[in-house]
Amino acid sequence: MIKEQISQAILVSGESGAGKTESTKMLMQYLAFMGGRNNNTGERSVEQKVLESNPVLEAFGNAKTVRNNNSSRFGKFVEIQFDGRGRISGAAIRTYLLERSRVCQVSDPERNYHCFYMLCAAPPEKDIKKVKHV
Ligand SMILES: Nc1ncnc2c1ncn2[C@@H]1O[C@H](COP(=O)(O)OP(=O)(O)OP(=O)(O)O)[C@@H](O)[C@H]1O
Repeated sequence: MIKEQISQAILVSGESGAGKTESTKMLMQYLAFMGGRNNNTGERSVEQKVLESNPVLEAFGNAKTVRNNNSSRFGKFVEIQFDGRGRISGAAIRTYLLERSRVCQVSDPERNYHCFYMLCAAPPEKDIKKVKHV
């Protein structure tokens, strides 16, 4: 990228359960490691924020299917911007084509999106307050 001075793209494709999501996480970890900078300000870096977005996106867009217990039901375009020295300077994540029908209709043994089960399993508000005070 630095040598050619042009943007590069990596397309991760395969059938459901092939390992696209896990491979993409590894790719992002590698890019964050290579393009990360020392951050002594205590603020979260761009690369940290990108990596930390995965569990949030997966909660709303992943569900258990017959092929994969954590199947991504949406597409994701991750853009990572680098400065002239090859350091990560910004990032943008675009999602598209979420399988919206799953919200209303799920056939057994598949499940709805993880976020609904997380909400049901969440402790009552009074217990959350207790945890905060510890
Ligand atoms: N590198 C890996 N190491 C260990 N386990 C892996 C790896 N890649 C994939 N797996 C296993 O395979 C499962 C499916 O992988 P993943 O969710 O990445 O598939 P996918 O291609 O993104 O599927 P989908 O299209 O349904 O979202 C994971 O939950 C994990 O158990």
